[in-house]
Amino acid sequence: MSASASPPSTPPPKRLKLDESLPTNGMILLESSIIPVGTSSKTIQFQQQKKKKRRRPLPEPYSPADVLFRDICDFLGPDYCQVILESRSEEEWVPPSGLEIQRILELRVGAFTVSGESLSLYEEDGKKWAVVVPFAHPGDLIRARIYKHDRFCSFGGLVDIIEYSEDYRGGEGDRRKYPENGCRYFGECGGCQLQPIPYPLQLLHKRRTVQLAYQRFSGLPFEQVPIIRETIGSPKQWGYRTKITPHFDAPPKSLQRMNAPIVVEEKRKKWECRIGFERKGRPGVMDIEECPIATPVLNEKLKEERARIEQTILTFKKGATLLLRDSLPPPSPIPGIGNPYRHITDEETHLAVTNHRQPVFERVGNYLFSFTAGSFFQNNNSILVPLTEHVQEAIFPSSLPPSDSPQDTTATITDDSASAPQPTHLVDTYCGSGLFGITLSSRFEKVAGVEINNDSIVAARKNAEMNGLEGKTTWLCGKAEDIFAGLPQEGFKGENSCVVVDPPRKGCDEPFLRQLLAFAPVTIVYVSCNVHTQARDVGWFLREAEKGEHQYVLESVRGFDLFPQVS
Ligand SMILES: C[S@@+](CC[C@H](N)C(=O)[O-])C[C@H]1O[C@@H](n2cnc3c(N)ncnc32)[C@H](O)[C@@H]1O
Repeated sequence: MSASASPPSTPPPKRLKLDESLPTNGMILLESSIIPVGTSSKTIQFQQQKKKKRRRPLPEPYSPADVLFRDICDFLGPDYCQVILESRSEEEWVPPSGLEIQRILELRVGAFTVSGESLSLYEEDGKKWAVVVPFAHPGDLIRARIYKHDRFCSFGGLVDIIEYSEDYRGGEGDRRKYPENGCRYFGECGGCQLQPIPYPLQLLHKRRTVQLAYQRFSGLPFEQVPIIRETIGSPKQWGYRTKITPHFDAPPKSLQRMNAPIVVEEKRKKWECRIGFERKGRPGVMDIEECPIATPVLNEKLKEERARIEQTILTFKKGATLLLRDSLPPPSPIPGIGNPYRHITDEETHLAVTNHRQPVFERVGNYLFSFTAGSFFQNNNSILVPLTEHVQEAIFPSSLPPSDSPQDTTATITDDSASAPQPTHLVDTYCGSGLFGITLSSRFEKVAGVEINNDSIVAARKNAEMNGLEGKTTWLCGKAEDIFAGLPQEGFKGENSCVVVDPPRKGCDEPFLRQLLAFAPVTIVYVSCNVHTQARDVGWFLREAEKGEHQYVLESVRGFDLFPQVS
């Protein structure tokens, strides 16, 4: 399949107006409407209406389903898929006859998807089809039960693994047999699909994800994308997650009406109160007593919360989600203006906070942060110092060669002119409670942060005060898209500024990217928890910049593994 011949591959995203920049990625996704020759116009109309009803929704661009579709096309062969898609025969929706629902079949796994599922090839009368099965790896011989069909693929549940591929697991065999190496819920819980894979291979998998994202979604020519650097591993690979949100369903109405305790006990036996996470491939909550990627204090608190909910479950009319957040104890006195935080010891006790409005305290290097438990903060504290140091290094490269020692992805884009000066001002867009603005502040004369959530802005201001930075920082509540107009009055100009961009998963809006272009900062560091939308935005930005007076180069791209065991 050649990339050059293809029109935009998927319908334009509703929110973004970046349609002209959607990469072609060498794939054509067509919705088919075949009209048989010789039918009357009335019949045609009727059939078109019928057809419309049968149309299957295409995945939202850059969504996990879109990424999976691209994985499947790569696996079956892009040319093979393109021929079928161009034929408008809708063959891509018709599974081979041998793949009936509920059929159990034996498969040799051929590939691994970005989202951590196995792909096996099923061939029948020259037709190629993919079978997607979780919890298995390339080289494994598996048995799977088919439960659903989709475009070019069917989904199956794993029945068992007949032969394990030692290669993919780095010679560690079936790690599920050794619970001390992982989680007792693996194989059922919807999280942590990567855990049977040794950590160095997980990092390779994540690096490949970044490579594929830039190939598929940036629309940039090969030579404009630097070699994707090694993914930086998390110092903690278990017990790192500082926030978990287990949930539970409400009891059936018949039980809610019960108020005689003995009868309730009788009835309750028929209904189990489950508190936990989603099951893989099946509806309903899975009961989880502990989550080994969560910090120890959260697992302790989970026991207490479980007991509390089990006692009171009949009072719940609706299901609910619990919040458990790891925190340092509130310092006494709370640091502030005239009394800034000074980091003294790494010996820290932790506690768990469950109230959304309660303040949480977290330390990143020598800085202390506080924010309400329900608001955004990165979920893996152990990697935040390496991540923020990397962002600093990307803005002020040292003379040392870049270290390739041991996922958020950071992409550094710099003004291509040789005379570009070192920035003295930092604009932290999508700043949350000020993580980048505060941890990088020592290298700048002035820092401005902007954020849409007022709670986070209040927290960012307090955090600046706690760390003695109130004099050099400005925190603005508003849309990142509106920030640049107000900056020149504060002394922020493109030629003295660096911009950190850290948007939510959906990426940046076009108005934001246009203002960023017009502001023309010396350096941009784009941190993202969704490399697919990051690649799209970076590609769009570089192409647009080429048309103007400020040319930019994409200097480096690298992943940080914020979620070990998770794909
Ligand atoms: C991935 S978080 C990053 C937060 C912060 N940089 C950090 O690392 O803690 C994205 C943040 O963008 C904010 N946000 C979402 N849409 C926004 C918009 N249009 N303008 C400004 N901020 C926005 C969210 O409230 C959230 O705090």
